[in-house]
Amino acid sequence: MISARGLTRDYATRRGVVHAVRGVDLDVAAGEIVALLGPNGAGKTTTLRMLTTLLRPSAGAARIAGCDLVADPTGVRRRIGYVAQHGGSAPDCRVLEDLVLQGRIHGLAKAEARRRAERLAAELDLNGLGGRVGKTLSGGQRRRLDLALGLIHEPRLVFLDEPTTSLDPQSRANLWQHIRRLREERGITVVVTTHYLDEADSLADRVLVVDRGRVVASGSPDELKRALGGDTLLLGVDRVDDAVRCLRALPDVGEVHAGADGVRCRVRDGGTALPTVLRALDAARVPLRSVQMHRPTLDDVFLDLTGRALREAGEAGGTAPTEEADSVA
Ligand SMILES: Nc1ncnc2c1ncn2[C@@H]1O[C@H](COP(=O)(O)OP(=O)(O)OP(=O)(O)O)[C@@H](O)[C@H]1O
Repeated sequence: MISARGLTRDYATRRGVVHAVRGVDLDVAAGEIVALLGPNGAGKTTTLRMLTTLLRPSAGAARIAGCDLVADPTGVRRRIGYVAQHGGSAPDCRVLEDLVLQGRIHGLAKAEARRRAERLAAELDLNGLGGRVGKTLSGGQRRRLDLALGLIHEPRLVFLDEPTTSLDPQSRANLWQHIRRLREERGITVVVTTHYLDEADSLADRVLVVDRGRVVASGSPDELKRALGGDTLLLGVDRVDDAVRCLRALPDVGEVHAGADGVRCRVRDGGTALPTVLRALDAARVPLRSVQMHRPTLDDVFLDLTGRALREAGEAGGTAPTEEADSVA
């Protein structure tokens, strides 16, 4: 459904060139749900905007749903759906009218647009809300309407840019369920960007970990975690530097990382390593507030690949867009 090679995008700013995306290769099969996971500024939105023809690549090539991205952008646009980060619903338009209008924009006859609008409203739990204006909907309802708007022309491939940002946990889980159901019932392919680990973990068949404009790993959430092996110990300590020094001196302790929530380290087997770790911290007179042991998460995967925790990476991974830029072709 997608085959992209060497996708690159540079932005020229007054302070120099920002290399937002640096040669991304991407293959997505029909019916897959693929997540681009990375911190703010990693290049996810820029990649998505290139794949949806909204931004011309500085270099690289792609075939999307059978059409060439650069030579046939209209063909690509006809075959895909795109739900932007802040959605596309009109605040003052009634839900059903908004959907019908979107259908008409895609060239559907009025009756067909209405039929599809009603079907999508039913599928996405918007029944009974057809007469309400967009701005009176809850966050979750609005995101479902945004999704419906992106699907009215029945694309086989849909791109969702951070679909659950600013939703509460329940509404997020609800939207994931809807996305999974749409894939099962309609067989659509979904590409989603997110900086939420749990979103990538529970929604995606395959995760592409993106950092500083590059794909640094790709696999199913389980594959990525399994590749890491071993367990993670999370030690709540105040004397972080002493704890890091002490742990780094232990032969069975791998990667040690000081984070906001304490010190994190990787060990082959948590049960075996824990007594040794506790004894060593005690001998070094480092008081311990808490200990947690867990199987690797996608955050551990990101940490292992980049040396930074995803939650802490944020804009450190890129330059904040302080000004609109011209493209560097
Ligand atoms: N119009 C622009 N002008 C200059 N730099 C830009 C522009 N748009 C994005 N960038 C820069 O390109 C890099 C990638 O940004 P992008 O928005 O693609 O990241 P992202 O992973 O989607 O982040 P977020 O999760 O915050 O949306 C960042 O360093 C960003 O500051």
